[in-house]
Amino acid sequence: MSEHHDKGDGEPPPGTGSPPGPGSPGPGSPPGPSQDLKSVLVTSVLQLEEIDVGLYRGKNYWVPLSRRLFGGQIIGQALVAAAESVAGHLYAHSLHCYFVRAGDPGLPVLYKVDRVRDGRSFCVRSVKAIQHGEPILVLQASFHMDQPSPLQHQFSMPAVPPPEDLLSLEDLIRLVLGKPDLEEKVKRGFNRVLANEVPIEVRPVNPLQFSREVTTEPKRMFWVRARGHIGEGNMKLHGCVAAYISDYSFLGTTLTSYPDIRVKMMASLDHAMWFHNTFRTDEWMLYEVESPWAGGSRGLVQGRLWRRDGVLAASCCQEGLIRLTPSEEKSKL
Ligand SMILES: CCC(=O)SCCNC(=O)CCNC(=O)[C@H](O)C(C)(C)COP(=O)(O)OP(=O)(O)OC[C@H]1O[C@@H](n2cnc3c(N)ncnc32)[C@H](O)[C@@H]1OP(=O)(O)O
Repeated sequence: MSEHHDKGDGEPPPGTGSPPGPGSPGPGSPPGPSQDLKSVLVTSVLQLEEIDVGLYRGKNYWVPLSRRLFGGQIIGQALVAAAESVAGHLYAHSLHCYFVRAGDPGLPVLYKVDRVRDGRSFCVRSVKAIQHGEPILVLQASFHMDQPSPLQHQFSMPAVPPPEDLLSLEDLIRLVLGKPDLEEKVKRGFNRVLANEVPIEVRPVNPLQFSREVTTEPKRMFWVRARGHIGEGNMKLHGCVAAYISDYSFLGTTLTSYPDIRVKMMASLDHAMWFHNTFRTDEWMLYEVESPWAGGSRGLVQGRLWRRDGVLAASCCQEGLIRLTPSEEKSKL
């Protein structure tokens, strides 16, 4: 069985889950009451307080088990800050960032925006996220006006079961917790995940891969959407929510082909994202993730966020630090 470790990218600890049996909760069930409420991502996480010109303060919300701030939260908030000074007809088409220090969940994050350039059809902003007087993230975002062109193509979305036929991560964890022979340590980890509700919903296409009961090539897919209502129309906001979502369960894809490793430290080093089409982050999107390479204590992941109707909404790429506990240390435990 895989080791119990905290990968810090929002995933539950690996456990001893098994596929849902007959009568399992979840698929096809009506949305819970939280689906009718406004998304906390919009009412809180991505609501920044303007404290001076080009200077904003963001609140911390969900914190992964790693106890460092979730990278997606910092990227999402930085993109909100960048977009504040951008004309309404320009939309983020790409962002590039480095995570240079771990974020402290005990402090709010300050975002300092530099207006790098304003052109006729593009403009660029640079954002520094600051805690304890030091940068924790540096981000550049570029915004572009809608410019139609006959040059247009995209890959096809993979064929997968619809989200209504799949169990949520929480349902899968509850099924695992129902097992009598579960290790105490694994149980504690799963209960901590359930107690700290992440503001997005996830339905893995292959549940066994998520619970790390099978090893597969480093590729995986899951349906994802923001919890609660956001509504149509505000693409600037949906872009920031997508930036938040894009870092969830992303780097962990580097581990799917290793049956027995123990992760000592795992953190995203950089993140890039390209926005291709309009989308709604409060509606199901398919996140298709693959890791083409790992080596030298780092791993690379690439992702595609698909709209349910098969339109490619966004592409993402990230390199992360992955330090493993040497196997001699592991065998002493
Ligand atoms: C995955 C999803 C996520 O959201 S992760 C959250 C977003 N990303 C982040 O928070 C990453 C932020 N960036 C960072 O924390 C830094 O840039 C990192 C990646 C740690 C920089 O690494 P590094 O230059 O090694 O930092 P450092 O010298 O301060 O050491 C940090 C801890 O690592 C250790 N370390 C250092 N070098 C090695 C090495 N070669 N082999 C083994 N361990 C090493 C240091 O001793 C230090 O450990 P400790 O923290 O003192 O226990």
